[in-house]
Amino acid sequence: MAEAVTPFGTTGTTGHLLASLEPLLREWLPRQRWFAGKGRPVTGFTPLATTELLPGKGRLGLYHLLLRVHQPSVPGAPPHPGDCYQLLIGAREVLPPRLAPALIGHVNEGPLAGRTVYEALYDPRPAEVLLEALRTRARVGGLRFERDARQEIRDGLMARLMTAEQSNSSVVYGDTFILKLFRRVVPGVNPDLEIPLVLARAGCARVPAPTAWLQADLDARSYTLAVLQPFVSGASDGWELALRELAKGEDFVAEARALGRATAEVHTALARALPTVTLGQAQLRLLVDGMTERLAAAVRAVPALRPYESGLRSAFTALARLAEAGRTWTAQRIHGDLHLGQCLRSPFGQWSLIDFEGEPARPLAERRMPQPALRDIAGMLRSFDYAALTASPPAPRWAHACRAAYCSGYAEVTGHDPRTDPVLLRAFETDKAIYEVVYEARHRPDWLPVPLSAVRRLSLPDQEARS
Ligand SMILES: Nc1ncnc2c1ncn2[C@@H]1O[C@H](COP(=O)(O)OP(=O)(O)O)[C@@H](O)[C@H]1O
Ligand SMILES: O=P(O)(O)O[C@H]1O[C@H](CO)[C@@H](O[C@H]2O[C@H](CO)[C@@H](O)[C@H](O)[C@H]2O)[C@H](O)[C@H]1O
Repeated sequence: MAEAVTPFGTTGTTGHLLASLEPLLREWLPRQRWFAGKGRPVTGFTPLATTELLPGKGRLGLYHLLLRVHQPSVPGAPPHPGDCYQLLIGAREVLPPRLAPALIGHVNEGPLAGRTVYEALYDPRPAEVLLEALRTRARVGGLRFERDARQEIRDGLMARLMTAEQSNSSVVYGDTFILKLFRRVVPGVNPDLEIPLVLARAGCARVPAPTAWLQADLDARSYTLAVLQPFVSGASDGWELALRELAKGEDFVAEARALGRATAEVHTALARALPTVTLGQAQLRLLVDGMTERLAAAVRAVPALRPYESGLRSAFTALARLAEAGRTWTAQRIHGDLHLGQCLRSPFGQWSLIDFEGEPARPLAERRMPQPALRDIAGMLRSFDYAALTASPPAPRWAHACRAAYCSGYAEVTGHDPRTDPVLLRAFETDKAIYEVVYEARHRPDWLPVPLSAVRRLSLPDQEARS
């Protein structure tokens, strides 16, 4: 039987909570897929906010934590105050066996002494508390649960945590909604809320419209903590579909073309709804400098890049030369981390784009800056390459055909074929492949050969050899 809903509230116990959880969290946190500071020990925590959502003395306690996590700085990088993470901690006297994978540990002292604490999102009941709070637009401590007044949330929807490998955590309610909780949070509006809201208001149906969201107001700064949006039931993502077709020896050209069109529709809507700017020599210099610095940092982090360093840099110097010659580009708000896994196809064949957070490792201000739309296109082109290289046997021709079809689809909507801009496209593809090398070295070392193979290709000086 479901536990009774207790009104949301905060109590005096929260102040002591962290001290008793600290030893458990030190061990548990670095093991989480979404923990960005892997490879460096956790040396301590500072609580930014601790909010009791269900009382700790009840059968089920539920705490919302925003924690600054202290770690030694990355070698060579400036000192860092530590990332802030969002946690939902459940507390029970006995953890039922079905929640064993969620275990954080047993608490020996403090307000939860004798209780077992666990990752609460695994547990439908606490997840349903979040939905109820969004439905009723609850205010708890510094937490603000907001809802689009035009969208209703039915009560009684069953919650289940998504088990996919993710940078954040998502809970699906019935087959109706999906709630994404951001794990590493920074002050300011998250583009994963901002952009879908703008697109919804602009009438662009290529992105699920946010239904509700959770904000925290701390020290006069606002944080986006979670976004609820309609769940595209029965959808497959582009990555699964592409691998499925590859395994069957089928091409993916029609879908790649449709994806090109979907990307173009989103770009067109964003360029209309939000300001665009012209990137002249000074801005392009900053862009090139950023790419060059990321390359240098990547070579320090992954020495396997060193043999390709000067060839890769030539992609950036070619862009700098065009800028010096007076070439300009338009910049606009974009997706920022577009790849096949961010594209969902409904059972009716309609493509949507999701996850507008941008590359989570980049500073928020940078992720919210207008950028050439080609950056997204480069991300998708890399993704076709990824799919083809992870297939067995690798299928470079398949990737080539998809890349061409994607660009053609994009050109059908915008009138601009990305291939007519090869220098900027190569610079963005190179920047992305370097990002991927670092990403894979950190998160999935077995996958490192995939972006390294692109690095080899992109470092070649002449275009013929690269294609
Ligand atoms: N609106 C949606 N409908 C159906 N599935 C979704 C929806 N949004 C996200 N998903 C699923 O959740 C997964 C993770 O979502 P995503 O926003 O990419 O999170 P993360 O930033 O943690 O990677 C996606 O790969 C997709 O399978
Ligand atoms: O899922 P996120 O939005 O957090 O993105 C991160 O993880 C992605 C992998 O899950 C990573 O994408 C890379 O691998 C994909 C295949 O798994 C491939 O389709 C992409 O092209 C490739 O970049 C993404 O870079 C990273 O930010």
